[in-house]
Amino acid sequence: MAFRSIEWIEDKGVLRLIDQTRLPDTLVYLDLTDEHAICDAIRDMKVRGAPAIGVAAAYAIVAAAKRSKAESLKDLREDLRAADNSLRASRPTAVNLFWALDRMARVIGAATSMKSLRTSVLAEARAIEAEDVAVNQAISRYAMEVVPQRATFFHHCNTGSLATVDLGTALGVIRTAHESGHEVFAYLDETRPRLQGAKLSAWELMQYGVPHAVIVDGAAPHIMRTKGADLCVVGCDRVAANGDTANKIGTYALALAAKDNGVPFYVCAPTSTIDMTTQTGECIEIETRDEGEITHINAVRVAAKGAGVYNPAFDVTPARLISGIITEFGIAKPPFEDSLMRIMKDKHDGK
Ligand SMILES: CSC[C@H]1O[C@H](OP(=O)(O)O)[C@H](O)[C@@H]1O
Repeated sequence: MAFRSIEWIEDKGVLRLIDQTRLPDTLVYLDLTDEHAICDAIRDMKVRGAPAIGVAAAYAIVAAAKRSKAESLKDLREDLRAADNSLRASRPTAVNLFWALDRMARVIGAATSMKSLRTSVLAEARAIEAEDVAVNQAISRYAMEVVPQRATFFHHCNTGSLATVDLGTALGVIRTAHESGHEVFAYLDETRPRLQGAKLSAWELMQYGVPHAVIVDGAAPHIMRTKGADLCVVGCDRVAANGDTANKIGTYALALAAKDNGVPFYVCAPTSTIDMTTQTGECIEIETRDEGEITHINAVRVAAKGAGVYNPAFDVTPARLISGIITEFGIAKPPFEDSLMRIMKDKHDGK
């Protein structure tokens, strides 16, 4: 079943999103017409996944421009600056959110009239959306260089069509390998506490008919050692200039297991997720989320009432544990300071 996690419907001025908090039981679409509702959907993870968050934020600016009652370019810009500020405060770790909003801000600043501003923000959002589709396809193409004919993967969280606009990053690689004739099996970390693996990645792979097994996060090292694996593929929320990578909590543990078992560990990273202004992973802000995500599952308490809780939503995998960073411009290999610089230069030079 084909589906799009995000769709802008211009004639209605609506951003149509799959409400990911309702999956896998029900496929519910939300039609959002204002930036506040889109901001809330990002914060509440109704739309989630670094690339998807960036695209949603871009269309939130389009929605704000469409709704604004401003009567001057100056006032319209003020309205959009307020929307920008709210969106930037929605979630701190995924750099795609800020990358997309920076692109929208440049377009807003360059506009010479209210009409041209509204036209250009829509064009820029559509460009960001189209770029995500093309980037995901390129990542999958390059990834096939490191995927054997018979491939057992380990995967963490959700990085598929739900986390992006179309194919996905790491889960897109697994899907592409399957659909291009590789013999694929994927172990999917359930990914506590939000269970993106059990709820979303399993749902996606069932749509595509990819053989898989959902596993407890803590079981990955044991299964890797006893059953074997060919590679780990994960997504990312921010890649620092030295290759340290922030991703969903539990990624670091999977990388440690991969290193201990001699399994290649690949990060699938659109260059929009590479942040060359952040030197190392130590500088990446890690989002902490509500304790209820840990104490309850589907609104049922599972932790002792009154227990202390700490809920970091991401962790940083040191570059030394990463075999390669698969981008739309090729696979960066260690030392990442040099290879990422080359890839970002290729992007800048339009290669
Ligand atoms: C395509 S990579 C998406 C990336 O975002 C996820 O985080 P969240 O579910 O909190 O938005 C996770 O870290 C994925 O790897």
